[in-house]
Amino acid sequence: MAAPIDRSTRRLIAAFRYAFAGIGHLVRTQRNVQIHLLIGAIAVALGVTLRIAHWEWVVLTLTIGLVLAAEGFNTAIEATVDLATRDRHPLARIAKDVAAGSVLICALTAVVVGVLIFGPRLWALWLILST
Ligand SMILES: Nc1ncnc2c1ncn2[C@@H]1O[C@H](COP(=O)(O)OP(=O)(O)OP(=O)(O)O)[C@@H](O)[C@H]1O
Repeated sequence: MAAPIDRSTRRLIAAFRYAFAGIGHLVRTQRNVQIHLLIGAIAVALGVTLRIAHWEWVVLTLTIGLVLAAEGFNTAIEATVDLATRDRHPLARIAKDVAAGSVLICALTAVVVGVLIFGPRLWALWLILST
């Protein structure tokens, strides 16, 4: 007979279930997250095709995770603000604008990383194909 699962293990499993439910909500409801996932998938496909180096995979993985996590925090902040007030309030505006600005910083960082990793290779490929 299998050993019963203790209380703390059950709590841990529940915590993972809630976290995955949060990720599911993000992916289902946030268009930007769907776009970031698509761009991330294209970057991974490019990385495989262009055989990027191990350290470049590390940077790419961190960058994709950073952007998706930033979208998650942004969505959580928006929901929290909307829960706190439906009225227009300068602090609500600051919270939402700063959260959105933080996502933009992460997305721009991802663009720079993408250009640094893929730019030279794509440029070299373009030169070969255009001659
Ligand atoms: N309660 C509020 N008080 C003041 N300004 C607000 C408030 N709610 C939203 N805003 C302003 O409107 C902008 C858009 O807010 P909104 O809640 O529509 O988010 P969003 O960026 O459209 O995200 P999403 O489309 O994911 O809901 C905010 O960045 C902020 O400038």
